[in-house]
Amino acid sequence: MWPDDDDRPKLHLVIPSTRAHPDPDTATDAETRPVGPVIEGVPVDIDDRPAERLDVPLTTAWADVTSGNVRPRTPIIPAWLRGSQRRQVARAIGNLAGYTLAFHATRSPKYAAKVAVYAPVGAVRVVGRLLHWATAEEGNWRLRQNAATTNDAHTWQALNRTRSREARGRWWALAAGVVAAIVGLFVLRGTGFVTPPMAWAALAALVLVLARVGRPADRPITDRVANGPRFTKLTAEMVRAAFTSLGFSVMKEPGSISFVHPGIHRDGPGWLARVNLPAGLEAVKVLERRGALSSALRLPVDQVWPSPGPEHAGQVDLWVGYQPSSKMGKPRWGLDSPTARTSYFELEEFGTDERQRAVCTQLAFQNFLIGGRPGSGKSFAGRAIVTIGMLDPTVEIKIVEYKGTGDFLDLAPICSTYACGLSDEDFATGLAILNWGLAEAERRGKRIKEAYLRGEAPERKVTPELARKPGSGLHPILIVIDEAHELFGDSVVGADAASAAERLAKRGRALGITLVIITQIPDKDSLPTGITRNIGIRWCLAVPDQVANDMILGTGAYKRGITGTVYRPVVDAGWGVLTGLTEPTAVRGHYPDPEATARIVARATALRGGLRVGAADEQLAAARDLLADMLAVAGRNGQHWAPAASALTERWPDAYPAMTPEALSELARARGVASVDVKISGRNLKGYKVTDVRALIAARDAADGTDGH
Ligand SMILES: Nc1ncnc2c1ncn2[C@@H]1O[C@H](COP(=O)(O)OP(=O)(O)OP(=O)(O)O)[C@@H](O)[C@H]1O
Repeated sequence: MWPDDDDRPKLHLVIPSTRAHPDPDTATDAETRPVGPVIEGVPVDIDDRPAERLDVPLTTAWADVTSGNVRPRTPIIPAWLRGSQRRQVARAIGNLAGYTLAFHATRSPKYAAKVAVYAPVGAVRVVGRLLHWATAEEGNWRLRQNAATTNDAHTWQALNRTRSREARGRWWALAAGVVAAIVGLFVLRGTGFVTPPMAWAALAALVLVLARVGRPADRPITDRVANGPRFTKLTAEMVRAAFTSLGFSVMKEPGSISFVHPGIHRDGPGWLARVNLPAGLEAVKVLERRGALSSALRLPVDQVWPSPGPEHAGQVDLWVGYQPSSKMGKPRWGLDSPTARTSYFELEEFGTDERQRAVCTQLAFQNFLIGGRPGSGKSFAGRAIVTIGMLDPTVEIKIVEYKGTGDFLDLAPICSTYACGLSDEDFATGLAILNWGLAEAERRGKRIKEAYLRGEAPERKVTPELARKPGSGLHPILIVIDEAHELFGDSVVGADAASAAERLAKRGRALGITLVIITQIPDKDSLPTGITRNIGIRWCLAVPDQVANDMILGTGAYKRGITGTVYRPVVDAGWGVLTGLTEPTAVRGHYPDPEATARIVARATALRGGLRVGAADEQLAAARDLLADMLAVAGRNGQHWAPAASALTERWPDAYPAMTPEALSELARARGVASVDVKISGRNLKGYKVTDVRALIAARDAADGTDGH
């Protein structure tokens, strides 16, 4: 998996640290900092200014009117009717009109031929319809038919008399109309009021109307000017019909839903309808029926995007694109440009929302959790995040992936550590990376303290200046664990890896260490809640149910309508709902094609001068022998667990970054050391006896065929 085995950083399994780490901070959510907003992309429609429109206050109180505070108002004259935009619009309209004229003029012979064929058909149809009308056949046809089938001759005759009376009137009206038309024509001709061009024009119009009537329904006379996609206009009737067809008993009547100001309006490349559901009906119930909505609107599913409304749990934002997202074309990614360079501390784009607006985040002070069912696009979502780190040449990257197929293999040359597979060694590597991260956090804590005293870290956090400063030892670090459930679920190192990940997620943030955890099976063993609690940005791709959704996004997310269950596996690959930004957002990560990916990786490699940031000065923990170390920190007799644990951390902080008495006794027990009462300096407490440890080392060495140290 590693391109050049000699280059591979040497990782050793370090003795795991504690599971039960008594830290008072653990109970709180460490990340509450919102990251930057969803950035608006280029406006698609020059008249389309959604942000401004949404700023229009929904209600106006008397105090607002009298206070003199001028709130944002919708402009009286639309933007496109003002200044240079007006000229632009006029030019665009003139251009379109000229093109349309030329288009139809060249096809006019074809249109004339079609009219010549369809007009006589139309004439026959018109005459036929008039005669049919005059007979009044349709008036009481059903009743007469009923009388005929029931052999009720009397009723039939009565009905037929009514019909013929009606028909007689109609025949007279028809005859009078025909006579009036003929007389009118002669009169107009006699008075000379109608000039020959007018007469020809009227005749032409008549022929066109007859041709329109005579043409088959599916054969328009003129060709379509634009072959581009037809845009769907969302109307209130469509929305009401769609919502009432969902089958909720409280939402049967069209009037049961109401539209929030400013009604259905353009929003990006589509329409937005903010709808209040009937009282008591939760938005999530509607969101779950995205397929039914698509069916009712007669639009593809990926054109219909319901999301929870911002005001209350009974509000739905229904956004309907002009086109399905699959047809909108791939959005351009700024990071795929020959000059792209990112900053760990700045907002950078990694995906787009359904309206193709850029979604940005910064890596600094953040941790990421990406979850979803197999094939939902997790690894590519993770790659989009990693790309931000790749293009900042100060960021050290460590990746370990447990799918074993090398989803990140092409990034190996820029990683200080890369491992891929499911062997014991790969699991040990995962744990070693996390423990290294913890040890690094310890070291960084001290460095930050010194920088603070020098006035270089006013908030006791890594700053961009410190991160860039050579020799500061504070360059940013990005640690990615793909298919992390394999690591956390491993019977040997799993629990320790989970505990280390939890502590790293909590401590690393302020110290320039960002953790990206990508996982598939979210249950409490494969994704301990201690980890999720400490991760601010959570991206839930397609998941099967509420339980999986809430494991990733937090309890209650599903009920608030924030759910990845609306995405279909495979079809909606890459789509997910993301929390931790200013508001929950549907996001699809950028998905560059292989050529673009190769370009980005090449650029990242060039920016780094072909070097792996951090690989040279990395000091991973040396493999240690716990039993030997326990002897080293013991007294003549033995040692109590508490002083032994702190002595281990003090003497070998990299190997035992935060050892606790409980963790040490557990680890020692796993190696056969009994926890017994030990008397030291007159105190009788639980600990281990030197004789026991020596016996175990001797037995082990004998079994290995070695003669000890
Ligand atoms: N952003 C995206 N846009 C379009 N298609 C995508 C996107 N992300 C992923 N896909 C498609 O989904 C497929 C699966 O993606 P990926 O390997 O990331 O999924 P995964 O969830 O990691 O799957 P697994 O659990 O099997 O590893 C990709 O091969 C690709 O075809």
